[in-house]
Amino acid sequence: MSLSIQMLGTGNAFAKRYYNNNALLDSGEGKLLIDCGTTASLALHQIGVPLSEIDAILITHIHADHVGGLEEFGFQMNILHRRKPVLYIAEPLIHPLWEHTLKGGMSQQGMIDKLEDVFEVNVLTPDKSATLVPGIKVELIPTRHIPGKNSYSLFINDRLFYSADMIFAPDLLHHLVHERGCRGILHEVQLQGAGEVHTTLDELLSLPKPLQERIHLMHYSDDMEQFRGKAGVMSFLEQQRIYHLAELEV
Ligand SMILES: Nc1ccn([C@@H]2O[C@@H]3COP(=O)(O)O[C@H]3[C@H]2O)c(=O)n1
Ligand SMILES: [Zn+2]
Ligand SMILES: [Zn+2]
Repeated sequence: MSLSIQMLGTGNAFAKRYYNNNALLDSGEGKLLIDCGTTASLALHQIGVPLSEIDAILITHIHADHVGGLEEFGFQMNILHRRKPVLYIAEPLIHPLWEHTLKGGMSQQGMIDKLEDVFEVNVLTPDKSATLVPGIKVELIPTRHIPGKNSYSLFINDRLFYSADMIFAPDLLHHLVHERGCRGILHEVQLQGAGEVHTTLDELLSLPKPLQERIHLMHYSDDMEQFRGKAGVMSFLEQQRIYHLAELEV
């Protein structure tokens, strides 16, 4: 069975019409959640997928729309299902995720004092691909987002690029398409204003056609509907719709 992708949400950090930009990948043999934002458990509930059916979670970077749901996920799995969720994460994110994000809510004297006490932590090495669940292979690609904060975009099954929040990186997109066989690009977009920490629609519109025709837009603001027809050949991903890999590729 081929890979399917369902965005739990397609909104940016401030969106109210759209849930957090988190994705559920299903290979038919396993389910991988890419990022677990504040709205992830509600979105999973709405699409009828229990947390216990998620085989692993992968984190791209530390912002609430990408990790804000981990406390609930961790507690539910440990308390209700008596097991630790599998968490894939780059080494530089472990300390800030625990010390600056989760420790306040999750620590418990004598019981929980580190990330490994509530998650089955698997460390990923950037630029080296690994099979995270059967049928889903991921390579972390470091990309720039916020100065001083590590962030990792993803190259999935050697064919699909999934951007973390990132500033425009045209050379990387060229390289992936022309030298690594990338056939589809799920890219975050900032529809208005200067792209200080994100990639703007105007920047993506400056790319040559072979790249634009592979791009599907996500992580957008509540006014997305006003931009339909203004994104050239690029399409907007719809939250909760199930896409089969072939629909996203050129
Ligand atoms: N230097 C910054 C830092 C943050 N932000 C906004 O806060 C959001 C955090 O989640 P995000 O999805 O990365 O989007 C960020 C910006 O909207 C921003 O616009 N500029
Ligand atoms: Zn974000
Ligand atoms: Zn971010």
